[in-house]
Amino acid sequence: MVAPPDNDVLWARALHVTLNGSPALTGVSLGVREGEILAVGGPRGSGKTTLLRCLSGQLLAHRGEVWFNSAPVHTMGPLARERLRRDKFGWIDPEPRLVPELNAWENAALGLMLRGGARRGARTAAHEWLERLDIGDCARKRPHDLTQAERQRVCVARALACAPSVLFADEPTAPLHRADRAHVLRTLTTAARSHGITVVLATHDAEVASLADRTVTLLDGRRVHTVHLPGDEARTAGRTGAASSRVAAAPTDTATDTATPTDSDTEGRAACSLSA
Ligand SMILES: Nc1ncnc2c1ncn2[C@@H]1O[C@H](COP(=O)(O)OP(=O)(O)OP(=O)(O)O)[C@@H](O)[C@H]1O
Repeated sequence: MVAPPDNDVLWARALHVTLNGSPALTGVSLGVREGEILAVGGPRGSGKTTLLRCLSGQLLAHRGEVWFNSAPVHTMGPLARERLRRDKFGWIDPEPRLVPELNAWENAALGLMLRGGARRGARTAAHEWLERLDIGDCARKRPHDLTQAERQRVCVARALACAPSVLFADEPTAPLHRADRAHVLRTLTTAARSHGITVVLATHDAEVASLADRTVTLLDGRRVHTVHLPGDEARTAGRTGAASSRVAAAPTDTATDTATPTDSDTEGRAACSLSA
């Protein structure tokens, strides 16, 4: 077992995952630097969620390694991974998941209280984040009295209130409409940068990915470089959506167990045109 590079807060090597007999990840390697906002792009079913679940210790890869700050997550038992997730990681789902019996501020404070934080401090932090996300006046409402967009903002507040080392956000703005999306994303990225939170953000939305420092792209469970075919821009001018966007994809690693993540991700912003 080779220890990961020092400057990577998260490091994955040659991850292989099979779900119900189908390959979901086939040899994905990557490193995430401290404080970085990394977008994981790719079309639907390309393995983004599976990768985030592996990196966050929710799912053990069948082969491969995941390291967090030089600790081997892939060899940890379920309890140690649970503790790691509770104390160090935050998670935002595409669909808001709240406890229906708790009101908005109690839901937003939940992560802090589960970590053993005092109720008063957790309540203050929860209210602050709800205010920042423009839903301070919803603090006493229960989830069923909130709109879907408000519920998702509560989830974002809950994740940020914990000031996690790494925040995993799986299509966090999926339930939001355009104006909401921009505001929530701005709050999320600004908070991450000012609090030094590393963010791993799964998205197939170019606009979302453009806020990241770097994008890695998956296709059929593998990391790929995307290459725009000559003339694509002219062909796609005036058209929108996946149907109008063409990419040629080339694997970035060989899916062998010796694959090593590098910082030479060249896909960058170019990958942003890949959409579902
Ligand atoms: N629980 C499951 N059982 C079987 N196959 C699954 C399961 N979850 C995901 N898969 C399959 O694994 C592959 C990767 O899925 P994953 O959800 O990670 O992709 P994704 O890029 O996050 O897609 P989306 O953008 O739709 O969320 C897909 O082929 C998917 O059908």
